[in-house]
Amino acid sequence: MSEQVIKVVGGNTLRGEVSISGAKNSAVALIPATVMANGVVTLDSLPEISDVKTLMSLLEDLSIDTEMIDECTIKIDASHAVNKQLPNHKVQSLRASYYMMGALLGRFNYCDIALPGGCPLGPRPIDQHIKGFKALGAEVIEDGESMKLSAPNGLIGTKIFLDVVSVGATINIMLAASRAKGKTVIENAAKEPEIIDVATLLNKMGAKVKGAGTDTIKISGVNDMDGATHSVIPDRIEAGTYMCVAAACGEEVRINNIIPDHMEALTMKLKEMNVSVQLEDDYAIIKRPNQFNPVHIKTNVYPGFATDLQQPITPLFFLAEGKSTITETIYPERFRHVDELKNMDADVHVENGSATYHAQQLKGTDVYASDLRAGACLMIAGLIADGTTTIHNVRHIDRGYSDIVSKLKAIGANIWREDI
Ligand SMILES: CC(=O)N[C@H]1[C@@H](OP(=O)(O)OP(=O)(O)OC[C@H]2O[C@@H](n3ccc(=O)[nH]c3=O)[C@H](O)[C@@H]2O)O[C@H](CO)[C@@H](O)[C@@H]1O
Ligand SMILES: C=C(OP(=O)(O)O)C(=O)O
Repeated sequence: MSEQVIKVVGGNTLRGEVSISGAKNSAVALIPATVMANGVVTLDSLPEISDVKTLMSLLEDLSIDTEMIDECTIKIDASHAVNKQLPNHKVQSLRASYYMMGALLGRFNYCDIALPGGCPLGPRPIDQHIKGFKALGAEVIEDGESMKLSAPNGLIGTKIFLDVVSVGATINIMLAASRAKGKTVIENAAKEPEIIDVATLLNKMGAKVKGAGTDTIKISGVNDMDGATHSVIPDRIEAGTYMCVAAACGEEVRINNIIPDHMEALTMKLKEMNVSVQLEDDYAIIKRPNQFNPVHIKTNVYPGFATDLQQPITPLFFLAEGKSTITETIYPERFRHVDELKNMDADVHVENGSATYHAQQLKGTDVYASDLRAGACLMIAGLIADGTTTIHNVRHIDRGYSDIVSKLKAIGANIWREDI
């Protein structure tokens, strides 16, 4: 059976413009949120990624009407939605299928669904989601592979203090609580921009959510929700990935459709590395420096340095004389890309959730993407390596990057897809 790979020949200097798509981690929550609307929800600026396609297909499994207006705009009408058990293979092919739990529980007071998949980053429990659903009055039956959530008398608003700051748990509880009786308060909520985006759509649909983007979110439940129109915010992780690409090999690359405030933690680290970063209203211009400084980074919850950029920034460390380090505080095992980088001759040492890097000329070879951002890291490594890098398992990359090969080609990268 043939396999599609991405091949990249290193050494080109990149120049030109890249436009950032809508945020994966917003889109994958906004689509499940539409399940709760009795009316047409139009979402535009959606990224063209396989996670979005899978979620659209899950909506169709619930007899929800969907209509593609163009590649990035979809009309969804869940007025006649039918609650069913969703196909396991689809649910397990992405992380964000867990948002069907909050949405179906909110709409139907019942959900029977497999546990989610997503990037293998080490343990990814969903105990805080379950704690939230139980606090809202749902009975939860788990068998290790799937979950049955039911609240025959409806959900009741309450106060929930998250033990761990979790993006998924915050959004899932927000979804379910939008349809609960009375008021829910989520304390120690995550503050990522995608949470604000989801709250904005919920409010347009008639919900009453306040405080998204702070660590206390208050939700007054409503009986019914209506249609709405919403544009997905730009993807700060895709933007960050192209900022790393441009820092590695950009003579001058302009990155359009960004929200500069979302890029602060990365921008500060790139500047520390001596990369030229000019942030304007909704774009950035990045230039590679003649000499990179080494840097020390710790991933953290927003507004800290995003774990999803830990892998994409890594190739820059091979260009900096001296020792760079990165410590993962969110997913201490998120280092599966390192063995692949070692196959490219990288000088790396990983211990106790931290990796240490030294300057090294990378060499192109066959490498395997273990997850989405590992794929982005290997692609950037390929852009600065000697010779050709062949990246396998591109399905991971296609889960989250719209048109990445065309976007890189347009700024001068020697990169293409090939069936082998
Ligand atoms: C679809 C989506 O939006 N994915 C993002 C989301 O994943 P996801 O929502 O899965 O990540 P969380 O924010 O929930 O996880 C943060 C930390 O909390 C822990 N945890 C989480 C939930 C829980 O019930 N119990 C628990 O212990 C996790 O193991 C992890 O250590 O946020 C991550 C952290 O920014 C990003 O890497 C992912 O890209
Ligand atoms: C970890 C990620 O995605 P997911 O949570 O969807 O697996 C990511 O986007 O880097």
